[in-house]
Formats: sequence, C-alpha cells, structure tokens
Amino acid sequence: MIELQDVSKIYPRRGEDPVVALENISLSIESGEIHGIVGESGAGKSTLIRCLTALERPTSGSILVDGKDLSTLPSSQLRDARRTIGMVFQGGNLLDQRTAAGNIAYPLRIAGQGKALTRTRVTEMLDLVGLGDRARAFPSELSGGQRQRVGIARAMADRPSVLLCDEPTSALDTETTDQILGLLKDVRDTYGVTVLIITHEMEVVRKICSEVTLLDHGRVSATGKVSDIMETIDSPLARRIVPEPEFDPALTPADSVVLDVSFTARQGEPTGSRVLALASQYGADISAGTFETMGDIQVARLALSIPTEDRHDLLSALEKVGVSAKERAL
Ligand SMILES: Nc1ncnc2c1ncn2[C@@H]1O[C@H](COP(=O)(O)OP(=O)(O)OP(=O)(O)O)[C@@H](O)[C@H]1O
Repeated sequence: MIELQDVSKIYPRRGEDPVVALENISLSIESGEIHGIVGESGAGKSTLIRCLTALERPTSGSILVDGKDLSTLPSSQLRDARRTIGMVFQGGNLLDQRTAAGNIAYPLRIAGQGKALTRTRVTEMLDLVGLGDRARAFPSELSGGQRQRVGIARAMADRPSVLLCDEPTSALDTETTDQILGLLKDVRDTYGVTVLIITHEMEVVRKICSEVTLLDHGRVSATGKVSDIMETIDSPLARRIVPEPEFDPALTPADSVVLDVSFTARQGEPTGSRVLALASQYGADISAGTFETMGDIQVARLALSIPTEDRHDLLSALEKVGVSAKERAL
C-alpha cells in the first residue's frame, strides 16, 4: 500500500521564486490496485516518482510504503525499504553489457542474495515474462517489447510489493503496448503487487488502470476509481480518458447539426440500445463514435448528425433517459 500525506516538494532557485513541483498531495493506493498518474508536461509526475523511490525527500509531508515512512527513514534503512519498490523505466533502460539474465540478476546481486536463489529467481522471472529462451540475449539483440519485458522481470526479481512504472509503453507500437500492459496486469494478478504507472497515454488508463489521478501544476486535480471518474462523463478528466470522436465537419449533411452524446452503462443496462432507438426515431445518423469497455462499465461517445429542426426534440428525449448531449459548435 502507498500513502502520500500532504506531500509538497519545493525547489529553491537562486535569485528567482522557488518552484512548487508538488503541493499538498494526499493519495492512498491500496495493495493490488493499478493506479495511473497523468498530467501535462511539468505537472510534477517525475518529481512524484523521485519522491516515491526516495531519490528525493519531499519538502514536507510523508510517504508511506507498506507503512514505512520513506521521507524520514535514515539512509541505513532506506536501502532495505527501496527493495520493496521495483522500477520499470521507459524503453526498459537495461545494461547493454549484460545479457537478459544478467540484467535480471543485477538487483539481486546488489541486494546480496545468494547465487542459488538468484539463479532460481532469474529463471522464474524470464518465464513470467515469456522470455525463457532468451536468457543469453543482449539488449541489442532484443526487440523494444522484449527489452521492456526484461525491464519488468528485473523490477520484479526481488519481489517488491510496489511496482513504479515511468512511461512503460511510450515508443512502443499498439500491439506491443497491449502485450506489455497485459503483462503488467498478469504480474499484478500473480504477485498482488501495487502498480503505479506514470503515463501520458490515455490508452494505458483505459486498458489497465483501476484508479487514476490527474496532476495539474503540482496539485491533485482529480482522483478516484476510473469507473467513478467516467460516470461523471462530462468532467475534464473523463473527456481526456475517452475523448469525443473526431470527424470531418465537412461531411455533415446540409441543414444538419451535430450532437455530442455521451453515456456510460454497466453490463446489462440497455442505455446504448435506447440511445440508438431515439437517434433513429428522430432521424439522426451516427457520424462518428467511440465505445470503450473499461472494467465493468462501457463508455460511449457518439457524434450524431440530425436535421437542424429536430435537434431540440432529440436533446430533450435524451435528457429524459439521463443521457448527456449537447450541440457541437461547428
Ligand atoms: N531539480 C529541479 N530543480 C528545479 N525545478 C525542478 C527540478 N525538477 C523539476 N523541477 C520543476 O518542477 C516542475 C515539475 O517537474 P516534473 O519533471 O516533475 O514534471 P513532469 O510532470 O514529470 O513533466 P514531464 O511530463 O515533462 O516529464 C516543473 O516546473 C519543473 O521545471
């Protein structure tokens, strides 16, 4: 479990105002959750990771990992506490001169684990990430996805309780991204590890995060279960996670307007069919649409084109069934 209590990080600058990189961050992440941290460049994501790995101490507040306060531990105990945290970096960040097995063994050697345990763990981790036959390959002989698999194996080798992933899928293609995200989920399922992912890719949030936090100028601007965030379908974070579908307004028929219609539905709720029936009843057509299944909810954003004169009737019919809709300014 990770708990941040009122964490602030202020960088002093000579002759200039200090930079407040993190301001009163409070977050509680239960064991076994997959929590995404998103935010614009400069929002404080890297600073948060550095504080969580105790590479930096926060200016104030406390950071507890499995009940241990990393911000006050003396250096002598910090090394052991750090072993409870595994790090996955962008692109794998492997040691080029070591084989896949050598990279995975490295943190175990540093931690002083014996040869026999190291050997068993390396085999177990290579199997876990599906690279049992590539133990002797050097990073230059592996694909980007395989390098990241080794990165995950290395991070898990010393059995951490927390896995911090810093942009784990950036620079990977969609298919490889899916495989790496699937692997992170499997790792969580197998070892019950708490996963924190810093990402700028909303796809990561959609596909594997159970919870998400949006950082904005060093503050928590929104946080919660992804399904709860998506229920407030018009919130800025919900729009960022599942944006409105793009389409070319030039294709809208003459004398028509576009309505943006958004809704969520739990399994078995007929909201989608109700919306489509109303659209058809009022002569609307689907110009573009996005459907996402995220955990136990479905999220839909549709752009409906409708004859201008019928738009108010459809808007009020949708409102009656509790579906958010508004006219798009073209
Ligand atoms: N060592 C430092 N000294 C001074 N300011 C810093 C330092 N590290 C970060 N900052 C500032 O703190 C703020 C947060 O930076 P941070 O790198 O955490 O953002 P980020 O969300 O990770 O951005 P990106 O997505 O671009 O990596 C920025 O204004 C940055 O300039």
